[in-house]
Amino acid sequence: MVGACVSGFWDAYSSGFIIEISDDSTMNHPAVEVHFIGEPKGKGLFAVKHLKAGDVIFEESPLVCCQFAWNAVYGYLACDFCMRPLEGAEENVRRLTGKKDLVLPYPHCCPTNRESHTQCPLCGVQYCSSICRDKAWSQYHRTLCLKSHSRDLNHPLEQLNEAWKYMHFPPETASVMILARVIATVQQADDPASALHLFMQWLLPDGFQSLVALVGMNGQGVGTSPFSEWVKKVSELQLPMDEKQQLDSFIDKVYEDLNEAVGGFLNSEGSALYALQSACNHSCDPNATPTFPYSNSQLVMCAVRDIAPGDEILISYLEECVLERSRHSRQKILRENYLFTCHCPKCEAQAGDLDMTSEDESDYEDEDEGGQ
Ligand SMILES: C[S@@+](CC[C@H](N)C(=O)[O-])C[C@H]1O[C@@H](n2cnc3c(N)ncnc32)[C@H](O)[C@@H]1O
Repeated sequence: MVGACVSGFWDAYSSGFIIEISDDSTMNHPAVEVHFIGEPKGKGLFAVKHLKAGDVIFEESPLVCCQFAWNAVYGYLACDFCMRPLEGAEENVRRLTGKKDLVLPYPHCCPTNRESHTQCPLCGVQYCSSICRDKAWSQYHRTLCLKSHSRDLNHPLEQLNEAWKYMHFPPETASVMILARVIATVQQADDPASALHLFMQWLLPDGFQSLVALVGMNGQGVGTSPFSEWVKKVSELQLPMDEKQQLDSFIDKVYEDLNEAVGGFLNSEGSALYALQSACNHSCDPNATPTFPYSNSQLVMCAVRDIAPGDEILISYLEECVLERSRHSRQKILRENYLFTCHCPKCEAQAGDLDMTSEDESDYEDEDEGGQ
């Protein structure tokens, strides 16, 4: 593994928001640099060293992240700071499938550690640990805390959240509360000018509209699931063949039940803003992919094929199955959901293709796309 480790965190003891980019132990130089490319792409992220398929290119925690409002309403419990699931794996599948007596074997593989869970004493918002609670408080929650355990529907933040919820039925692709967190982060900074500077890279000069654009165009989707994490852990157990087969069929059956009950809605979902990831442009033939191996909002960018120094790090903003569709379909989806015309190498190479959309693709395009 090679790569740079990036973390943005609020330092309560010094002058404000710190972004750290540090080398990991196996390298002397960071793996990436931000360069200005020119119009229409703007800036992009470029490799400064050889990376092999599977390598970690960089790892970073978000500047801010936030669970989607509807996702929280439907009972997907997540840490209010890092989005780590707060439900146990068994509790999670029981709630989603409606099967109250479903029992998950190997309970020691459940990732949820209830003993570390805590809440804001003033408003009851839940965190996976006192570390997350304290980080949230010193970064933005001192400003945003509703300071009451009972809901005041007239509070401006409640009203903003409600208005947003009814403008964006699930599945959501952005959260308005992330903007409130950006503003509160700047307001709580010991040095508000530097904090504002940190977010200014995304802000265009026309007020709220540009704030919404900030989240829509730069927000990275984050999904966490205690059941998926349990599956990952039990799959690593060294088991006798027959026990392994039994476990695999059990897991398949639970996924079938989940699919029947909630379709694709397995995860606690939200969006997050990252310093480096947000500099990654889209490609319909990406060479990197963002992953969330810790089941929280910590992002690990991995190479999906070998990358040479000077190559741009390109991720896909589209679901994998869409990447095989025609240039016309991909461009239409990107224009409608991300408001830009794609100039990735694959689209440029297919520029001469006819603007044809098959019947299947038209059907697909009718569905709500997106989800960077
Ligand atoms: C997450 S930002 C990526 C960084 C951006 N290039 C910048 O300068 O800040 C997404 C924006 O980059 C641009 N972009 C990303 N991929 C592109 C592509 N394949 N073709 C053209 N523009 C692209 C679009 O303006 C898009 O809204």
